[in-house]
Amino acid sequence: MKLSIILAPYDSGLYHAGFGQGPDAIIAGGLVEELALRGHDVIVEDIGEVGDAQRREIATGFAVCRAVATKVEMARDDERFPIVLAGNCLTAAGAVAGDAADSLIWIDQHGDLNTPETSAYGFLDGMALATTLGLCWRPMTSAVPGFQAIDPSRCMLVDARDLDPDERRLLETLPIIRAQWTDALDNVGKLKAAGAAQAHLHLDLDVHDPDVLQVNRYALPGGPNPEQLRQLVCGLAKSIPIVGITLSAYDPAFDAKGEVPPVVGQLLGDFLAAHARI
Ligand SMILES: NC(=[NH2+])NCCC[C@H](N)C(=O)O
Repeated sequence: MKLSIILAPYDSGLYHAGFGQGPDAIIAGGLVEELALRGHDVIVEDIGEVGDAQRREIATGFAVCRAVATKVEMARDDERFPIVLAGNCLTAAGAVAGDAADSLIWIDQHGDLNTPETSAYGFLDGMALATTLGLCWRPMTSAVPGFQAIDPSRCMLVDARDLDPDERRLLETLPIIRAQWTDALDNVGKLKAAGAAQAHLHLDLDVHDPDVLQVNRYALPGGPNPEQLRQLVCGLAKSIPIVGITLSAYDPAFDAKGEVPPVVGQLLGDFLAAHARI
């Protein structure tokens, strides 16, 4: 398969800091070699330094979304499957815009459903899903090429076990499909019933059980181990057409033994093999 790996190595407006070191660490860990060995034709591109000179988080976060949307659309024009390796989860809003997904599978330890009104610290990644669903930051997303908010009834939120009180309240008012990693596959039918035809898969790597694989500073116990997550994403790939994927939130500072990159290589390799079969 022709693949385009798009690197968006940012952490809250900072290039190559914190989570922003994850994409390079995954590449250094051999992702391209792994996928090439499996017969894929892979190109890798870094979106480079975008945003304003003062590196303000909000301006830069949405500049990253715009750059990623453009690169993903170019990949699609070139018939390459887009894989976005992001630092920030907000970047998914750009990837969704670029791959023209009509639905979203969001696998994450968190809900990312805060808005500027409810967020405790103004942390943009904690608003990433709310942004992608069009619940906030609309003046910013309207400038992202191709952005169309995903209807909440076409969104499945998987394994969000760390929710803030306002996120829980919001979830009660929205038709978002809630699932655990154990029953996510059983819920794909609900997405399709809501009209989902081509889904974007967002994978915040901190969904992993931190007792087995710690990927960043967030470490609420629970969640799948790498093998369980691998089986889930392969199952999803066979259940619904997936038009693009984002992986985010890997901070190599929490992975002294370098365990995450090979897990990602295996996961993506097997996901693509399953994807090719539908
Ligand atoms: N994508 C993430 N890292 N999300 C963490 C969010 C933490 C917290 N709920 C917040 O909104 O600030």
